[in-house]
Amino acid sequence: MGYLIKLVKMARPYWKYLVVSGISMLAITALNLLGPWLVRDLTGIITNISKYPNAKRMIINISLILILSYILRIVFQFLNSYLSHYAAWNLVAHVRTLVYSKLQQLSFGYFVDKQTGQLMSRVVNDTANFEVLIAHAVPELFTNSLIILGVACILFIINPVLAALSLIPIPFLILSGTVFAKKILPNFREAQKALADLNADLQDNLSGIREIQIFNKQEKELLKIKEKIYRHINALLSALKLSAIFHPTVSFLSSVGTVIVVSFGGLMALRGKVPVQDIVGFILYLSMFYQPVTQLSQVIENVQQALAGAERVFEILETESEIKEKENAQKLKNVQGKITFENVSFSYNPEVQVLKNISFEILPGQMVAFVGPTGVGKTTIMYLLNRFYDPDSGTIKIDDIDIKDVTLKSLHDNISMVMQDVFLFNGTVAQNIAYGKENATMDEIIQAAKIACAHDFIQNLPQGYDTVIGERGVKLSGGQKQRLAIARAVLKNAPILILDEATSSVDTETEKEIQEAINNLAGTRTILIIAHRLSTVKKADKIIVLKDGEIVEMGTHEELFAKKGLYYHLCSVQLIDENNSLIREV
Ligand SMILES: Nc1ncnc2c1ncn2[C@@H]1O[C@H](COP(=O)(O)OP(=O)(O)OP(=O)(O)O)[C@@H](O)[C@H]1O
Repeated sequence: MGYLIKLVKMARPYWKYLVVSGISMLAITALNLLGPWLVRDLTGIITNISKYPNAKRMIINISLILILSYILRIVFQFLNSYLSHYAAWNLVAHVRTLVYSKLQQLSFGYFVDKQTGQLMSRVVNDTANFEVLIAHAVPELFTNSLIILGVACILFIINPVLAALSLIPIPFLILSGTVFAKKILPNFREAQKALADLNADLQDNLSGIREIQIFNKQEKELLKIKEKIYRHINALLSALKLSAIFHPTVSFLSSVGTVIVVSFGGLMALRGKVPVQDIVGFILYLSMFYQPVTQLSQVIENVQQALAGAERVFEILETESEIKEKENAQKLKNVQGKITFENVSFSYNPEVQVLKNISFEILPGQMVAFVGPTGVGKTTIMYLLNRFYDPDSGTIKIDDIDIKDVTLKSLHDNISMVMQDVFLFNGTVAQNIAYGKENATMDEIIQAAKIACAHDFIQNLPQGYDTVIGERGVKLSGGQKQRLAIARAVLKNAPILILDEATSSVDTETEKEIQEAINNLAGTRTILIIAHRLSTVKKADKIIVLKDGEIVEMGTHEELFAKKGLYYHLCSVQLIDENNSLIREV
């Protein structure tokens, strides 16, 4: 119920449309009730024409009123249908925007155990339930109740005995409606769920189509997808089977009501107890009576369904981000690029501590490399600097300001990061580089590409900077993707640049070039490099060596090499000597 109130509050901007739509709905109901009454009157005149001296005039008048009522009904139906849909879809659009915007604000930790498909379904499908609620379920609940009440009153006014008789099928209709809502609708929903599963699996498989081919898993995957396809179809068919039984049953029960009225009414008419016009009126009203009774339980089910969707949507909207900005957070301005970690410890989950008491200081403009065995926590340090996660203890400062005291936007404005697994958007090369800076000029884009050693290969692409690179940059090689990502980060021109394995996919020649470009950037900004290939970090002002989540060595290449500790060991494994040349040929 709480969600319904929240939803009503959200729909407030559209109340004018909903009120006009509601009034139109009342008018439609009244006109629907008027029609049979007029036909009944018309029948009364025709069957007793001798009683009405001005019968012709009356027939014409009634016919005109009937036509007018039908025309008015069209107008009100348009207003009701369009305005309720207008309000409902606008509300859906508003909520979808809110949910997406909220998702963008949630921290990294939130997404770790969520499937993309699940979240997409919340943004798109669950919100679509609101349209059903506002444009269909609530209006139908309202109109159906009104019609049932109105028709019942009219039937009892026309003839209480016949009215009482026509109520006989009602318990059976309510029963079958309830069965429909309880048994058939869940089946349809099961089919919908199966379709969502099929979509999620298809999305996964199509993204991994190369892996399927490489590992020759076509048959296995085909079976899996086929099973999902048939699960959906079978769920749909069993729902349709029940539905195919239900609808004729409802028509039969409604016809029974009509038969009761016709037979009993006929007998009563023979005895002169009921005029023919009342029988006609009865039959017309009955057709309006039984349908809403049957629909009522379906409508209630729809409302419940929409509320379940609302619950899932509000769950996201009300999720508190683990990373909270302080109320009086200041903007991080004029950053020089000093970075300080003071006794920082961190764990993703309580069982494993990833970083233990990490402390270091990086001066503005320094180039610092983080090295160490895989999984030691290098990337995690960069995540903490970006405040994607908060440390369990310790403080991280930029220019001596605790990053918890600054706005997240200004923090991210001052850090440029090339991640390990590069993500590029489906667009042109130029658009992808320009992602680093709004309104970047073509000259700036080309300049950034040149720094990242990407200009030459871009020029050789079929449409140069206008080449569309495909989903996730599928049309580019690993090294090309990395260089675009570097260009994007360079264009952002932030005072702190992080390169996490940014040159792992390029050949040694290109790596040298990129290295030179990075060296050229050195001094103009603080640069943090994570690299497994130690030849790339030799020029760093400081090398921080990590092991088991702790800093074990810190110094320049020469200092650490001379120390003959872990760094020396890592270098010798990679056959690098203190002058950064191979110790021996392999
Ligand atoms: N979201 C997460 N949830 C739980 N554990 C995580 C998560 N991300 C990383 N880890 C774990 O934290 C540890 C440190 O990971 P991190 O990516 O920082 O290492 P790394 O030194 O950058 O490794 P590599 O050199 O292989 O990139 C690893 O053991 C990893 O399994």
